[in-house]
Amino acid sequence: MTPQPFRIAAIPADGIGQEVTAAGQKVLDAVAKNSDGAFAFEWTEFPWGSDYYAEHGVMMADDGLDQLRDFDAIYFGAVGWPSVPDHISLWGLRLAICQGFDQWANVRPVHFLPGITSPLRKADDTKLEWIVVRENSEGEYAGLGGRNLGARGHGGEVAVQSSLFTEVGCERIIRFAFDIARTRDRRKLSSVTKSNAQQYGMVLWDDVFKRVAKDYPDVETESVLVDAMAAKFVLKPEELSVVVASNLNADILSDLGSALAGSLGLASSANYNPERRFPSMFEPVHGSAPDIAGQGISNPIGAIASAGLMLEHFGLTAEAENLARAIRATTAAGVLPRDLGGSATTDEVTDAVIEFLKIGSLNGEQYEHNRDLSHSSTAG
Ligand SMILES: NC(=O)C1=CN([C@@H]2O[C@H](COP(=O)(O)OP(=O)(O)OC[C@H]3O[C@@H](n4cnc5c(N)ncnc54)[C@H](O)[C@@H]3O)[C@@H](O)[C@H]2O)C=CC1
Ligand SMILES: CC(=O)C(=O)O
Ligand SMILES: [K+]
Ligand SMILES: [Mn+2]
Repeated sequence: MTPQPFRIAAIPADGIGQEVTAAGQKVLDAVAKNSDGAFAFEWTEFPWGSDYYAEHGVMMADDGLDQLRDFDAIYFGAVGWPSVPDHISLWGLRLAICQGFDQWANVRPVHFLPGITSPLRKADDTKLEWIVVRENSEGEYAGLGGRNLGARGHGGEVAVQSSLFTEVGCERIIRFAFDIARTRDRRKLSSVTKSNAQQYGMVLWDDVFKRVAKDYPDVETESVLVDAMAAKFVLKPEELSVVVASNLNADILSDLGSALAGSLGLASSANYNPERRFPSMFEPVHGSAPDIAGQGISNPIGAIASAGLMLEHFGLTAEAENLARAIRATTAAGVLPRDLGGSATTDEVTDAVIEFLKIGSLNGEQYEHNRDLSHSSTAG
C-alpha cells in the first residue's frame, strides 16, 4: 500500500519565485521517484502574488490561511513586483502567512559550498558554516505605527514605526537557538542586538538572553551589537556557529551571510511554527529579483536547499543529506549560474542536482572523493 503523500502548498508568487520553486518541485519529485514508492509529494499550487493583486485587489484569497491550514508544509518563492508597493505585497502575503501561522522561528543557514569563490579569502581553507536564527513574529516587523498623512501640510508629515519586544517572544526564539547550538560541533550562540541605542526592547532581549543562558551551561555565549556583528561576519566568520537576532537585524545579517557565501541565490530558509499547530513555510532567502526575472538564469540553489529543509521537517533525514550532497557536487563540478560567475541556466543547475541525486547511493566518503576529483578538474 502506498503511504499517504506529503501534501505541499506551493506559492511561487512573483518574479524568479516562479522559476526557482519550479526547480525545487522538480528536484523533490526526483527525490520521491528515487524512493521507489516509499513516499510521495502531492503539490497544490496557489496563484497568489502581484498578478493576483492586479485582478482581485488582494495578494491572496480572503480565506487564504484557511486554505493553507491543513497542508503538511508551504513551499514559497518570493513576493514583490514593481506594479505593487513592496509593503503592500510583503504584508499581504509573506508576512500574512508567517504571522498568521505563528511561524516565529526563521532558520537561515549559511554554507560555503565547494567550487564557489567567496568574497572572503578565508572561505577556501577554513570551515565556515553557521546558522542565523531570526525572530519572525514581532520586533521591528510587528507592523505597529502610523503616518499622519497630510496632517501637517506640505513637508511636515511624521511617521512612527514601533518595534514590539515581548518577554515570551524573546524567550522562545532564544531557547530555540540554544537548542540548535547544542546539537552542533561548535556549541556557541551569539546574540545580536543594538541595546546601546535602543534602550527598551533590545535591553529586554539582552536580559532574557542572560537569564536563559543559565539553562545552557554547555553552550558558549556572546552578546554582540549588530554593527560589530556585521564586521565580524566578514572578519571572523570562523568564530560563529549559531547567531540569534531580531527580525530586522537577522534579515540584514542573513543577506550578508549569503553574499559572503557567494550569492543571495544560494541561501535557504525555513519559517517554522515549532509547535506544529500550523504548517511551516520553506523559501529561499532572496526576493523576486525583477532585474533578472523571466530570463531563465536565476540561481535555484537557495530554493532547492529550502526544499531540503522541508525534507528534514518531514523526517526524511537521509534524503535531505543526499540532497545537500548533490548540491555540493553540483557546485563542485562547476555547474554554476551567472550570479556565481558561471553560465549555467536555472534548468541546467536543476538537472545537475537531479543527476547527482541519482548517485546518492554512494557512501559519503566515495561521494566526497568524486566531488574533490570533479572540483580539481574544473578549478583553475
Ligand atoms: N521573502 C520574500 O518574498 C522577499 C521578497 N522581497 C521582494 O523582492 C523584490 C526585489 O527585492 P530586492 O531588494 O531587489 O532583493 P532580491 O533578493 O530580489 O534581489 C537582490 C539582488 O540579488 C539578485 N538575486 C537574488 N536572488 C537571486 C537568485 N536566485 N539568482 C540570481 N540572482 C539573485 C537579484 O538579481 C538582485 O540583483 C522586492 O519587491 C522585495 O520586497 C525581498 C526579499 C525577500
Ligand atoms: C522580506 C525579507 O526581506 C525577508 O523575509 O527576508
Ligand atoms: K523568498
Ligand atoms: Mn530579506
